[in-house]
Amino acid sequence: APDSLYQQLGGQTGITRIVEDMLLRAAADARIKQHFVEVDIVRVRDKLVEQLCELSGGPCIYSGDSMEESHTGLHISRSDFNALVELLQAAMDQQGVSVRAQNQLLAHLAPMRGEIIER
Ligand code: HEM
Repeated sequence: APDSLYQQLGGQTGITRIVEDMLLRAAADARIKQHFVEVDIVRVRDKLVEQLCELSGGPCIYSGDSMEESHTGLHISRSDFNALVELLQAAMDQQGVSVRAQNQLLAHLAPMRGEIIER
């Protein structure tokens, strides 16, 4: 549907741009960049695109690890989580996504917080 969240994020192209922009911002952000130093960033990008595509109603099936598996041992704090959400919002602004659609996506991510945050 043209008004689906997936379409509002710009479909596959839009979601890919949003994820890449967010990861570039993360790699440059003093608050959280240390988390991304020794990471297969291409894999993280691909899995994240797949996950956001599926979550927003697009034609994808997430094939990555669970949020608990992929974040255990990374010691991600509440403020790390909030920092990444802020960068995701900036990336969606950059991509021209409406605040309403942004909040819809964030509402899908919020329940994952408990599996990602460690302390
Ligand atoms: C709702 C928020 C988040 C979502 C949806 C998310 C999603 C993902 C996904 C899909 C992967 C790849 C899983 C795989 O390899 O199969 C991943 C890995 C990773 N995430 Fe997140 N993530 C979130 C929050 C965060 C935060 C806040 C940080 C740190 C600031 C973070 C750091 C990482 C790192 C470092 C990896 C790679 C781990 C490895 O080396 O395998 N994530 N995340």
